[in-house]
Amino acid sequence: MTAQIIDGKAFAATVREKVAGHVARLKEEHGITPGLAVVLVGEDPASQVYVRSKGKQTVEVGMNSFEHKLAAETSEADLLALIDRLNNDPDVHGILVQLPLPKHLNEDLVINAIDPAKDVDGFHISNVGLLGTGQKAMVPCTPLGCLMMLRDHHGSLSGMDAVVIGRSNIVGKPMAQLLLGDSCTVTIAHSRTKDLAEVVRRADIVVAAVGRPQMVPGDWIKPGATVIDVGINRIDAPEKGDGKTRLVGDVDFDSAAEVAGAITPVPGGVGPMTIACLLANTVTACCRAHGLAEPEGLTA
Ligand SMILES: NC(=O)C1=CN([C@@H]2O[C@H](COP(=O)(O)OP(=O)(O)OC[C@H]3O[C@@H](n4cnc5c(N)ncnc54)[C@H](OP(=O)(O)O)[C@@H]3O)[C@@H](O)[C@H]2O)C=CC1
Ligand SMILES: Nc1nc(=O)c2c([nH]1)NC[C@@H]1CN(c3ccc(C(=O)N[C@@H](CCC(=O)O)C(=O)O)cc3)C=[N+]21
Repeated sequence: MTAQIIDGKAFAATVREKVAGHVARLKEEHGITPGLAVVLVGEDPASQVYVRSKGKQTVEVGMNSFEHKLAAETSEADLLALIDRLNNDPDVHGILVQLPLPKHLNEDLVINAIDPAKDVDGFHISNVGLLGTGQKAMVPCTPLGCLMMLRDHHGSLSGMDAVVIGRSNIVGKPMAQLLLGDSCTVTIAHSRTKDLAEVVRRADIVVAAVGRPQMVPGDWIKPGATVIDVGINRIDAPEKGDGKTRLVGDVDFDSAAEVAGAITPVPGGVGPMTIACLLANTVTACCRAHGLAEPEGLTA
């Protein structure tokens, strides 16, 4: 059996189209342009690539993009002062502080300083609590993108056995909450899980968010299962030439695609959906801020 490839890149394009439609209506009917502020502290090259890509796509769907690049040695007080300004700026509907932050900055403190209504990453404790209690929240972009692809592929997820590998606050835990919300039976696995292979073999849905290149082999996958690969790992690719690299996921794609029913590729799977959901969350935040009906199909 060969798995169906879930094309995150194409799906993301349809999400962006919907977002662009809502943005156009907000402008026409209400004279409002949604705005997203992205804050990058330091010069991490991978982060710079993501931030550039977010800014470009924000403008492409008709929204305002405000980029704030701060030096790696920026003080916590200066960063908090910027967040305070963005919280109070009516043209800014979404605020994203790119993670990880340099070591001297307290991530929890910084994230919880963001106005929860503008927290388009869904990392603020209020949004985490709202999601955990099934109330209307800003939902983290990566898990939201995964959920959209799963719903699109399966329709209802009710009663399915889901295994999430990884328990980070930004991917694993919110992913598990969303799957639970859709009535899956959810297992969260992590580095201390005993016999991970056996745990994964039970799953109708596997979400891998570990950060270890190709660690999930095909023989861990139940035949016909749906595999969502969140991992983004850069590895050496000597076959492409000296010093070249390539991106791979946390799943060994070739062997997993032999057994799975459906699988997301890396690149072109979860990554593009993450950015599309960031744009979706920004429109949602903008609508909520103005007391307008929120876009359908773009939220959890
Ligand atoms: N596509 C996208 O848009 C995004 C992709 N990513 C990618 O997703 C991956 C995960 O990111 P993130 O959640 O931030 O990573 P973290 O490093 O924060 O978390 C990794 C998790 O994996 C668990 N883990 C580590 N080793 C093992 C193991 N051998 N077996 C089982 N579990 C293990 C850890 O367990 P423990 O808690 O016990 O340490 C931890 O819970 C990365 O590759 C990252 O680049 C991240 C965000 C967005
Ligand atoms: N506050 C915050 N929010 C985030 O959402 C956040 C963050 N910090 N820090 C870093 C991680 C990582 N992340 C990715 C987004 C898009 C791709 C993406 O589009 N990837 C492309 C490939 C890109 C490439 O070629 O490098 C793909 O998978 O096809 C990847 C990773 C968001 N993150």
